[in-house]
Amino acid sequence: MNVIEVEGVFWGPRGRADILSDITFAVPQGQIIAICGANGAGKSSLLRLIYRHQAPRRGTVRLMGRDIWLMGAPEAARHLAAVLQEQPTDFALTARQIVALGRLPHRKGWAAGLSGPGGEDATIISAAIRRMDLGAMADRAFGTLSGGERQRVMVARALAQEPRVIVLDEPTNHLDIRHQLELLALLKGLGLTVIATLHDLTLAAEFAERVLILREGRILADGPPDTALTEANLALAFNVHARIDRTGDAPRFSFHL
Ligand SMILES: Nc1ncnc2c1ncn2[C@@H]1O[C@H](COP(=O)(O)OP(=O)(O)OP(=O)(O)O)[C@@H](O)[C@H]1O
Repeated sequence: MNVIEVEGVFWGPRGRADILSDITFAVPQGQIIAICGANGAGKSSLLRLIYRHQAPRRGTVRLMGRDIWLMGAPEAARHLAAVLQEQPTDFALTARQIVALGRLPHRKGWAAGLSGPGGEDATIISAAIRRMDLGAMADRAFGTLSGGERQRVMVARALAQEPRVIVLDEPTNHLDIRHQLELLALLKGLGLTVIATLHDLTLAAEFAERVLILREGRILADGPPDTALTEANLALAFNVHARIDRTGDAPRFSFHL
């Protein structure tokens, strides 16, 4: 079954030309997909359509087979969690309270507030905190955490949401190499559908089963890393000369102008 279907989608800001054009792809349950492309290619815009933040100008985005705009935000959030680059502004909340926000879509009454998540919720929240190795800082104010620690809190919040799909915008930003590898390994091991934008092509090649390359708001390539991440596609997508050394275990990318 496809958990996400993006069909014939166009999007642009109000009163402006299209930024995304004719985007069609479907993501089966459990697939790990990386979205790559140059700055301004439309990666974050595409993610915003998938996590129901903005509606397509034309075309449809379906989540679990249903038009995402025919379901309410809480219902969408029970299926799909997003980890974004913009982080919450409520820096006074503790890490644990931010993770607890992930339970809101599951509570009766959408605005149930922060007070006292009940037994099952507390267990899920603690598990997410443990999984992201945040135990030592769970009761600290979010604003006092480092960029990488905050990023892990945001992933823990997404896990607490118990979604089928996690959408992440540049999840490895702010993370040191070990935490990058740990996060991607963890995401792979969840058994969930994962859609992530990644600038690092080596990480994309290693992490994703499928790579979708955007160029000027259109899909330039869509396939397994070896097929999508070719020298010709990278030259087109990034406007650089690309060399790929495939003699080792993992492809090595080098670029020049
Ligand atoms: N609300 C908006 N109003 C005007 N322009 C927008 C808006 N949202 C996005 N854009 C423009 O659309 C283009 C695509 O932006 P987007 O953030 O999707 O690119 P991206 O591939 O994620 O880039 P980056 O790698 O730099 O994060 C950019 O030129 C951006 O300036």
